[in-house]
Amino acid sequence: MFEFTKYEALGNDYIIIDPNQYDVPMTADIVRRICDRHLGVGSDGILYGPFIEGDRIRLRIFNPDGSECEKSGNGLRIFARYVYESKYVKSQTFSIHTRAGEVVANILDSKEGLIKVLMGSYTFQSEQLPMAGAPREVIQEPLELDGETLRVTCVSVGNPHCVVPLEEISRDKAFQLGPRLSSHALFPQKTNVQLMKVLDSHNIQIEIWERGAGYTLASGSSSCAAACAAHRLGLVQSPVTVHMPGGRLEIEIDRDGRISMTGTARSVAQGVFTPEFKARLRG
Ligand SMILES: N[C@H](CCC[C@H](N)C(=O)O)C(=O)O
Repeated sequence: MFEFTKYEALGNDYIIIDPNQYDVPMTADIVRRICDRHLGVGSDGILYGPFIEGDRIRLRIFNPDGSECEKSGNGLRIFARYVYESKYVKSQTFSIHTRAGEVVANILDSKEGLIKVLMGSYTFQSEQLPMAGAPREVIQEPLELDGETLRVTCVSVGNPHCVVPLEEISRDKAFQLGPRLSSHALFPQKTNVQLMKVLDSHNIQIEIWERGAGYTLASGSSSCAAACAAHRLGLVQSPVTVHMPGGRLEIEIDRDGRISMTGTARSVAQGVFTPEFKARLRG
């Protein structure tokens, strides 16, 4: 019997702790210890589930800093694969309940780990992110950052995102702007950040700074958010391929304003914690 499973989706790695296999109270401190890349197993977050509630499957998602978030695109593809392969569901299409509501996962190719997730709707309304100030849609709004004025488009896809369209983007630029934007006073619950370069009418490239995680090689909800922002700004048409350092995702935005995301998720390890580490988890 395994106590944790590790997967990665385009280099965005998650550890699944399945409470039906190994139950441990998921405190912020325990999350931080497991996710620590030097002192723990190491990951960009924890997927804690499935919680089986009647015919509902519920998932809780944690960032490596111990905070709990509403949604994770890569996390949902990973979790969908786990739930399907662990035989919690029989159908290749099933719902998963997150803090941001219900999403529908569709296992397109179980061997290749290709999964599509209907991620739900999106909004640019400031109060939905949330974002300080009068209720408004945040579209190319000027934002002062240490004397520099950036134009930002902010979108919630269940979790908050701040998209910064730029001519040129880089990892260095993400390290430079990401932490300051992520914890900017405008965002009372902080935000995920994407630096976005539009390549053509169906392709964008992003660099990511995740709330509660920092720099990551890929992010599914970030891909959805950046595609929605580029779409709203009239820079792209659906479908949009989002290019990230860790790989690509296909995002579709339908006429009713619903997003779907298609991409892979791959397993890495199944493991048990040593008694010594478990003692440290229990503090
Ligand atoms: N890696 C995730 C994002 C996790 C979201 C989290 N960083 C937050 O909203 O706090 C993804 O693929 O969507």
